[in-house]
Parts: sequence; structure tokens; C-alpha cells
Amino acid sequence: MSQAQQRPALEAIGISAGYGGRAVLENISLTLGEGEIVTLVGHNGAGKSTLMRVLFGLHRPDAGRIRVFGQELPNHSPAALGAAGLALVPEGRGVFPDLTVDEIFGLALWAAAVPKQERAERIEEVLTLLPRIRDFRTRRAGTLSGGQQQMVSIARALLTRPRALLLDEPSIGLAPKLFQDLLAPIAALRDSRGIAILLVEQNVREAFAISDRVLAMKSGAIIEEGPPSAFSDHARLMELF
Ligand SMILES: Nc1ncnc2c1ncn2[C@@H]1O[C@H](COP(=O)(O)OP(=O)(O)OP(=O)(O)O)[C@@H](O)[C@H]1O
Repeated sequence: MSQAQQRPALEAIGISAGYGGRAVLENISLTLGEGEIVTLVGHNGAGKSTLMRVLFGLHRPDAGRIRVFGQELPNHSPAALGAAGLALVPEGRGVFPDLTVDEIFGLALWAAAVPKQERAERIEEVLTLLPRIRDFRTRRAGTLSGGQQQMVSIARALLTRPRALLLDEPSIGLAPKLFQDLLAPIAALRDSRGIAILLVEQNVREAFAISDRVLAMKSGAIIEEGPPSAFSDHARLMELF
């Protein structure tokens, strides 16, 4: 039995969800194994972000169950999920523009109830992974480039030392080189700490290079699943987008 079958980081079973009575997700089931990197691909509007929000307790599903590290939480809220070891980096960064990077980190550590004496060490740990942030730690987030804000958003999620990370389109607004600079430490995190990652990404070449498995979504359902090599055929991918 593989590790993923023994104790998945995340299990979604029969998730259906929508907006105002309009169905967007229909009976979705997926598993993210411990230490596994899975990329979720699909056309615009397929429901990828909605699924991420449901998984992180930001959107209530109409049906289905979600387990995190084998546990179904009585309150599937972002705070409870954070405490259980899950973190989300949402699409579009969501950093507070008027706060400096250091202030954003301080707020995140405070919100996660990390003891004061541990905070500097946590920040140092994340800055080792994403060293470019050192150059703009004292600047207000609103004055940073899109790529720098994306880095801050990922760093903020990592401060809580998650065991599973949901990453929604981290490449948006990033030059290809910067995106690769971002993916390398993420892949290293899996290797060093066994963190599990569910990645929504349109830049499939870069994403597949670090992925164990790919899930393809179409119109609110997962229609195909397999190793990245099964999706390397360009024509096959074009069908999905
Ligand atoms: N807050 C909302 N209210 C109403 N409808 C929404 C809302 N958010 C998303 N939708 C709709 O749900 C469907 C799925 O959107 P979602 O953002 O989940 O897709 P996606 O696969 O992430 O797309 P993209 O790749 O463009 O980000 C779309 O038809 C979208 O218009």
C-alpha cells in the first residue's frame, strides 16, 4: 500500500458546489497523498478556484465530505484547517497593500498564534527558502511588483509551517524565469519536509516538471488523472483547455 493510500493529506469525496443555485462542481473526489505534488489543470471557468476555496473552507459545498490528514473537522473553517496543517495561497495574492512585508509576516504569525519567541526563527526559515524577499522586507506590499507580491503571499502561507499547501495559479503576473524561481523552493519543501502540494496552474510545462500526478478538470468534473507523462502530448492538452 502506498503512503498516499495510508494517510492522505487531503481527501475530498463527492463534492458538489455552486453559486446561487448554479452548479459549478459536480461530484468531485480527489486525494492528495502526504508529500505528493498534484497539479490541477483545466480551462478557464472549469471550477478550479472554486474547488480550492471549498477545500479551504471559504465556500460551502452543497454536498460532499473533506478529510484533512485523515480527520473530518467538525468546523471546516480556514482557522480550523490552518491549525490542522493546511494553508492556501489564493489566486491574486491578497496581500494588504498598506502594510510592509515585515508587518504582513507579523500579522500572519500573530493570527496563527505562533509564540513570540519563535517568530524570528520562522521568518528566517522562510527567507532562506525565498531569499529575494530580503531585498524588500521593509517596503509596503502595494509598492511591490506582482511577482514580489506573489512571493510574499507564498511566504506568508509557509510561516505557519503547513503540512499541505493549496496553491492557486502562482504564475499569474510572473515572468517565466520568476515562476521557475518560485517553483524550485516549493519543490524543495516537499523533498525536505514532505509537504503535500495541490497546485492549480496553466503553465503546465513548469508545473508538470515538479508534479507526481495531474488531475484534469472540465466543466466542474475531474475527467482524467495520471502521471504528467500521460499529459505531455500537446494535442491532448489542447483538448483540456
Ligand atoms: N463568486 C462567484 N459568484 C458567482 N459565480 C462565480 C463566482 N466565482 C466563480 N464563479 C463562476 O464559477 C465558474 C467557475 O469559476 P472558477 O473561478 O472556479 O473557475 P477556474 O477554473 O478557477 O477558472 P480560471 O482558470 O479562469 O481561474 C465560472 O463560471 C465562474 O464564473
